[in-house]
Amino acid sequence: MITVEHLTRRYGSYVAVDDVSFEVRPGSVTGFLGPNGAGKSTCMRMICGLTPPSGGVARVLGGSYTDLPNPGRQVGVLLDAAAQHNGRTGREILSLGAILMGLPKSRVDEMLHLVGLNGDESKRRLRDYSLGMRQRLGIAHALLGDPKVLILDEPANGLDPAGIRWMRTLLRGFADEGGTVLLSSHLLHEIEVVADHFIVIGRGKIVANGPKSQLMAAAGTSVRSTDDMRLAGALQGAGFAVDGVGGAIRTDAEPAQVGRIALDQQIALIELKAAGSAGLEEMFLQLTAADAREGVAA
Ligand SMILES: Nc1ncnc2c1ncn2[C@@H]1O[C@H](COP(=O)(O)OP(=O)(O)OP(=O)(O)O)[C@@H](O)[C@H]1O
Repeated sequence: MITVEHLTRRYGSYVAVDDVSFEVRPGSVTGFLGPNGAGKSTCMRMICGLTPPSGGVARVLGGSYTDLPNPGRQVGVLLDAAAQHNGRTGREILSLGAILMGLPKSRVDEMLHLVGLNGDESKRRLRDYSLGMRQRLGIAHALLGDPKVLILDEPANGLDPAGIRWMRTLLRGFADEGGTVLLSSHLLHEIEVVADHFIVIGRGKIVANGPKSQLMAAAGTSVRSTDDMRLAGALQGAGFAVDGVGGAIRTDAEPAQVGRIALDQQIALIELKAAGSAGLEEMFLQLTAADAREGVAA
């Protein structure tokens, strides 16, 4: 369990994380989403005791991360895959971790095998690793102590499609066995398959927090018809919000309500479906629009 209460971080007059509160529960994969610079990494660094908060508290497994006697055995952290000594080999990095955590040497081979770094690769120095190999090593390091909680900042960064699929299976399995996973990304589609709960941050503030199913439902309905203008007007007339998405109308009405209004208006429907992840992405873009650089440019 991770609990964050009124967490705030200021840099001079700039508020990078602004009174943020949330919980990450065991048995779930929580996707921490937000555009570049929204405050995800700063939050995660505060949870792990690497950045002191200006206000508020973060607890992991009931207490402060820095008070954990052997943190690697309880919390696996991957914040920056490059934050290891470049001159050490992958095997040496894991072996040092194993010594620090009091783990048998065999655990290093187990983890290298788990993340798919073969014998040759494990003997190369970190400076010669590809980005994806660094991420795999970082994941191995996070899992080394068989922790109950995982805190991973953009772990899919640099992984190939097979690697992303492998990581999703691994994280889902970890959560299904009762583990707690906090996983950040700036891309919804990267984590929507694996996450069952989303926390969305924009400009340092939480703008959405809920189970994926609930947020999907809130993303509304997508509809195309032979007369979109008239249908949009009829939906608005009935009190529903209407928005254009990629050639289709998106509305907060249920599909059945849209169908009934179209029937009343004698408008033929070409497509009618729950807006799903495209709707969710659109919703997130709107919720974080104040922070989106493209929005600012526009
Ligand atoms: N040490 C620092 N000094 C000044 N500003 C900082 C510092 N660390 C972070 N910030 C600022 O805080 C804001 C949040 O940064 P953060 O790295 O948490 O964002 P993020 O959501 O993780 O972004 P990304 O998806 O790009 O990694 C940014 O505007 C960043 O410039």
